[in-house]
Amino acid sequence: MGNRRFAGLGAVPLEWSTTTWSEGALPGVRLAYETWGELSPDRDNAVLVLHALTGDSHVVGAAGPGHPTPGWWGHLIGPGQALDTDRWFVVAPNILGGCQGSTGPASAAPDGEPWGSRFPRLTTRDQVTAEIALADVLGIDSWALVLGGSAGGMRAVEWAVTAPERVERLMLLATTPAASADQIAWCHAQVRAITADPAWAGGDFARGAGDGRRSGPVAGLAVARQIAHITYRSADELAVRFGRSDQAGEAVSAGGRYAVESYLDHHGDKLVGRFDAGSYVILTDAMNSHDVGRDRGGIEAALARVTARTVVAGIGSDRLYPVAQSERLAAGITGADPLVIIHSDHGHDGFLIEVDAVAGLVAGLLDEAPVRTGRLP
Ligand SMILES: CC(=O)SCCNC(=O)CCNC(=O)[C@H](O)C(C)(C)COP(=O)(O)OP(=O)(O)OC[C@H]1O[C@@H](n2cnc3c(N)ncnc32)[C@H](O)[C@@H]1OP(=O)(O)O
Ligand SMILES: N[C@@H](CCO)C(=O)O
Repeated sequence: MGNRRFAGLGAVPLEWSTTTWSEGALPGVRLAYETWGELSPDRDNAVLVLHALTGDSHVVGAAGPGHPTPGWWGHLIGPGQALDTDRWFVVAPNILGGCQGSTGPASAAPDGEPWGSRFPRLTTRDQVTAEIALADVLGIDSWALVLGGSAGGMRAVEWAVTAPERVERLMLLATTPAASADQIAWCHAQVRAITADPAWAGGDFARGAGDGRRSGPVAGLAVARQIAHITYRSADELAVRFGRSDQAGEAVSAGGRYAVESYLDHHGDKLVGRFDAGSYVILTDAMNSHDVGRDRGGIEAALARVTARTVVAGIGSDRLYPVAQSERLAAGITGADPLVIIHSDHGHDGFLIEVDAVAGLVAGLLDEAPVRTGRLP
């Protein structure tokens, strides 16, 4: 089991936003993070794991206090595992804007009330700015490896572009150099589902017990998750698993649900039990902001800054983050191996489900010397 801690980072400067209390910065920022293993005396064995949209700092381990759900990357971390804790010090922060310990819309603003609608817009770069501040607090000048999938991969590539000298190796899974119109469109429908729920109350809904779970626009959040979950899985998988079957114990002809409808209802209902709708909106907007090339002369110019030895992997059946986006990352990063395609029936969520494939890539990358390539900016 890892150790969950909190780091107070003070005010974090933001790209686009101002707040009532501190112009251009978010005050009183705290990041929750979990660690495994020990930082070596020369501080050269640190690995940063970055979670996706609704993930958290609990990469591996059982559910328990502070961790309502078990780890989302199974056996990736531990003695003898790909991220071998006898050798590596692994750090996993909860994302800025999230709701699993880090500062987000459900957190208290300086006046003691929840931020709610006053929480500022964030960009992927703001989230990485906070993670850089966390690395400074931990005394980690350079990561042996930074890895993440989906929104975690967005932050990972942003890290490697923003602070190339601090990223020796990089792994990008099922992600993109910039959110596409298609991805923004899917996110838009999800956000509209939440904000159209009358219980949204402009983002200032009453939050239960400080964390907002199962309070506020739960119907809208559940629909948002259902829309998202369809994009996370492949049409072929849904056809094979559910086909046109009725849900067990229900008959469609008598007003019951198809099995696939029941499956989506289940995933929507599960998310509202563990996630704040305000965080969902803020994090989705941050994903939409993602463009490593913004104000850097475009995507290729930005990727040319990366000096890390890099592995990029896409999921063949991913309809949300098509492999062409991964191909562009691999082509643009000087130190990248040829693109890896992970074969999975599961679509985008394959980066979570195909843990053995991910573990193999991680072990291989860590075995390689972190030869620096390309140019420092
Ligand atoms: C990197 C990150 O941090 S991302 C965070 C990842 N975690 C999450 O997203 C949590 C939500 N879970 C998921 O999205 C997925 O379950 C994954 C990706 C984690 C795992 O996928 P899989 O193992 O393929 O699970 P799958 O999608 O089949 O869902 C299984 C669930 O659906 C339920 N289910 C399956 N069929 C049906 C049905 N016909 N009707 C109702 N429920 C159903 C199962 O009972 C099971 O429920 P449980 O999760 O409460 O035990
Ligand atoms: N199931 C993942 C997919 C997003 O990439 C999540 O909820 O974070």
